[in-house]
Amino acid sequence: MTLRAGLIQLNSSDDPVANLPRTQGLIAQAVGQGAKFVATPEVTNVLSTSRSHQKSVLQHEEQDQTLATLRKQAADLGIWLLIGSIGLLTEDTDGRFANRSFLIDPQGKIKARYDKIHMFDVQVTESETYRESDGYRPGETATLAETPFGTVGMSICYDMRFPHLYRQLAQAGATILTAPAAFSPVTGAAHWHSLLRARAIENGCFVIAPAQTGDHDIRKGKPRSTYGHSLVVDPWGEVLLDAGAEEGAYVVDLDLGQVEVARKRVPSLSHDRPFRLDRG
Ligand SMILES: O=C(O)CNC(=O)[C@H](CS)NC(=O)CCC(=O)C(=O)O
Repeated sequence: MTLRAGLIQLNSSDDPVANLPRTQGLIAQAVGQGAKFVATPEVTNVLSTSRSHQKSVLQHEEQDQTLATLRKQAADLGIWLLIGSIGLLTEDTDGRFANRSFLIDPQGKIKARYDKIHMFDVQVTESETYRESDGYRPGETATLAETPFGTVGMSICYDMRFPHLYRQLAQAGATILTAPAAFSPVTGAAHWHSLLRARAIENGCFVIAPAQTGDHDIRKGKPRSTYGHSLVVDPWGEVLLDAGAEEGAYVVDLDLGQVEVARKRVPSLSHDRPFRLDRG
């Protein structure tokens, strides 16, 4: 079985009202090119560097216009849609947001939701520091969802540096791993392709990683750039799609039988063994 997948590479601003029609247009383009499963990047609704701005524009899940509109679009087009993530207000007393990924079915229903587990609290260079956990409350639940084209294991961005998450997802049946991202340009150039190819190879899974790209239009807060290079990797580790730097809709055909082929050639997923740690 072949699945035509669409990846939406975005250059989101910090204005959710401006971002939404662009995103809808690119989803329609991918579907116009035959995509049956479309995936968008992390923070599809708002890419912001200001907590106070986020507080003023983010919504609770029930009120969020990006979620409601894209659910309707998925239903109208009859497609599966991974909304890489939406920044949302939560009920938390500490006021932290959720960085939440949604898998939407062709009826527009929410099939699965996943809150990013690992927070990007990292000093990337002397002048570039991220403190994701200041604004976001980390999730505590790994998430799988059944689709007609396989079992999808969900993750977001920085999660891709934690291989045991994907191991568990693959051991539990995942054949497609999603890793929507807003990667930093510095770490992206150094690590992006290697991390994603490794996750695909070691688990015998397709990896689908739609990304934010370019210099973002940030009205409130510090400027921000992201790495782009939305990627699709097959279970043997071959890069089937690298979107480069431009915003756009990209489609690629996945031969789903390749999961079984790769796992037959190198069955490492079934060779995990317990071991002790000896400090000598
Ligand atoms: O804060 C937002 O608006 C949305 N979230 C992000 O952009 C997150 C946290 S700052 N980015 C990453 O996880 C990049 C990881 C990365 O670049 C790496 O692992 O090297």
